[in-house]
Amino acid sequence: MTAPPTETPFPETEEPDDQRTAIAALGHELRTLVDATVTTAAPTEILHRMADEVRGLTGQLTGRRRRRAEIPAVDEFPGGVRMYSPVTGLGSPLAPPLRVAPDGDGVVGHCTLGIAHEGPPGYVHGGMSAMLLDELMGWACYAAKSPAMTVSLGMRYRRPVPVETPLRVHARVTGTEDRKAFVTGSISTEETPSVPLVTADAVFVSPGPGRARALFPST
Ligand SMILES: CCCCC/C=C\C/C=C\C/C=C\C/C=C\CCCC(=O)SCCNC(=O)CCNC(=O)[C@H](O)C(C)(C)COP(=O)(O)OP(=O)(O)OC[C@H]1O[C@@H](n2cnc3c(N)ncnc32)[C@H](O)[C@@H]1OP(=O)(O)O
Repeated sequence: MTAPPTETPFPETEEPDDQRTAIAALGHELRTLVDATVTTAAPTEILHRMADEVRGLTGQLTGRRRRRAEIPAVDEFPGGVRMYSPVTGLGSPLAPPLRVAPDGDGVVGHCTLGIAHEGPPGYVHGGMSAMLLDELMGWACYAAKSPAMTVSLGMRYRRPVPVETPLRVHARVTGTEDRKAFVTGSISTEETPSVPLVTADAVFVSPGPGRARALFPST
């Protein structure tokens, strides 16, 4: 379903798997850097030197910049690998990243959030919990064969979600009505999966074909 982009962002001789491995390696190092950045007590001069060095590194990421709405050649859309997703992307410094797998009639995600994703001290930012659940509920729709977009998302924060703690996210489609899917989700710790810390209810809608073409011209 994904049409190949007209220009590839890497040389034709490189296989996507090699490119994905390199993207994931850089993503991992960047996430480690982000964690070190938000937890360091390094003195001012080290921070200034780091800023200079990082600026120099950024200058090495040359070449054509991906256009808005262009699907990376290393990705499979919808529903497959998305290397730069802010939630699942192994190449994203923003992503935990969440690892997604089928689970009975739904989907399960595993991740550990760091201090970069903190809201209250020691606990996960509520917006991050919403992002994890929104993404996983999207995957639940895809797994139920109706790729769709969120049109409403209701969150209930029952207990704070600890950072630096393995988490389990779950989502499943509870019903459908034409292009609408009704989805529920929850976050718990891996240690105590029976105690939901956050629960969510959402409505997803599959765009009609004309709308989908207009929204995602690269597919
Ligand atoms: C090839 C296309 C596939 C597209 C799928 C896209 C991504 C999924 C891909 C892979 C899945 C894998 C991983 C998950 C990835 C991401 C998950 C994160 C999800 C997001 O982060 S996503 C971003 C935030 N999301 C938006 O940016 C949506 C903005 N939105 C719109 O772009 C339009 O809304 C649209 C296009 C969705 C539908 O537009 P449309 O024109 O096709 O449909 P229309 O408006 O006619 O609504 C149809 C029926 O839904 C009812 N309805 C509408 N709104 C409602 C509401 N709030 N509550 C209850 N019912 C509602 C209507 O009342 C009507 O119902 P009825 O027919 O009964 O009257």
